[in-house]
Amino acid sequence: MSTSDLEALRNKLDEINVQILELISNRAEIVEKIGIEKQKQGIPRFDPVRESRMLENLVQKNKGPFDDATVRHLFKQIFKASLELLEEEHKKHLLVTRKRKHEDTVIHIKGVGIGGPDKVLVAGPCTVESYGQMYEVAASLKAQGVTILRGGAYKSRTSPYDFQGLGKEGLEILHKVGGQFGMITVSEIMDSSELELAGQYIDMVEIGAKNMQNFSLLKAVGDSGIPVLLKRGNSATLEELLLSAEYIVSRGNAQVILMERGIRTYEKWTRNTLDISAVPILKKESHLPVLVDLSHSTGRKDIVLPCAKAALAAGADGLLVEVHPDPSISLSDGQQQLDLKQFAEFYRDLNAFQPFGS
Ligand SMILES: C=C(O[C@@H]1C=C(C(=O)O)C=C[C@H]1O)C(=O)O
Repeated sequence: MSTSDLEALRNKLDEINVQILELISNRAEIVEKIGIEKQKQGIPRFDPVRESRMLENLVQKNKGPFDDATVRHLFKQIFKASLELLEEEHKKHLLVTRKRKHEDTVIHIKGVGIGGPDKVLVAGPCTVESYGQMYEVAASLKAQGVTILRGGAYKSRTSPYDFQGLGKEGLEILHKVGGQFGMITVSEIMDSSELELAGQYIDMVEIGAKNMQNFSLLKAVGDSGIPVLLKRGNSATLEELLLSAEYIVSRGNAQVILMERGIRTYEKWTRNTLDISAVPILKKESHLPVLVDLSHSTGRKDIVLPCAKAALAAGADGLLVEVHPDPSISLSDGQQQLDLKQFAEFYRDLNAFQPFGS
């Protein structure tokens, strides 16, 4: 074969390359149209049966020189690329992603911006136990500049025999004490039936880890427009967390704050495993504020400061930490709650590391 023969063959190959590129690009445009139609009909994007049938059809028509396994492999790469296109398209449409809204969402409540330049701290006891208890905690927190007070009125307890919370009375106490100290109040709700009542007493609701995929609750909170702290489920992927947030935002409520609160792993020395990598990933993927729950993730008092520093260094917009006047007699989660002295030391050292806005 002469050099000119080789050149001619290569030119032919270049032409075929371009033809293949045009064909797979046209194919991709059809896949995108299928993807949009599937989204409208609520059909899953990935269809392994369909892909398997196409591969069988292709190998039946395979005349070589590639063997069937190679033909399957080549087309599986095309299917994989097509699916990634659909996934990217899908993400592009999610209201919670930066593909839809690049700039950070800042949620303003009573003059406090969550998700803005100032870091925020949500603090308070696991459970509202009494007016005196809440007053003592709020007084101490407010004196140190903390402005977001939390306390559980409805408790999502693993055992039905554990304290379930004061319910409406707990909301009333939180509302009263929050008002006395001019603090933003937040408390978990377990069911959409509690939402209207909560809206009368508190500034923000919390959807706990166990309810992250309680879709009827998510929809109700979406319809309500109330600011919401959405906690990651302890076995939830970050994508599932964002899709749960999408339930809320897609119903018109953009005031959603994401919370990393630890995930269930095999580790025994912490209550859950604080997934620090969740913070930069969520900040990259979504414009929503991201907070980190130091208490439910670690389940300990002695490591909240280094974990807080790690969370802030990873880009968290704020933190949650549980504080109780006397954790040894608390009705729930005593082992993880800081007492007032421990909190003061924690907050002093934390501010030395990163000044807190509230
Ligand atoms: C295009 C579709 O969606 C996906 C992409 C496919 C492809 O690239 O051929 C095939 C099946 C699905 O996984 C479809 O369902 O036809």
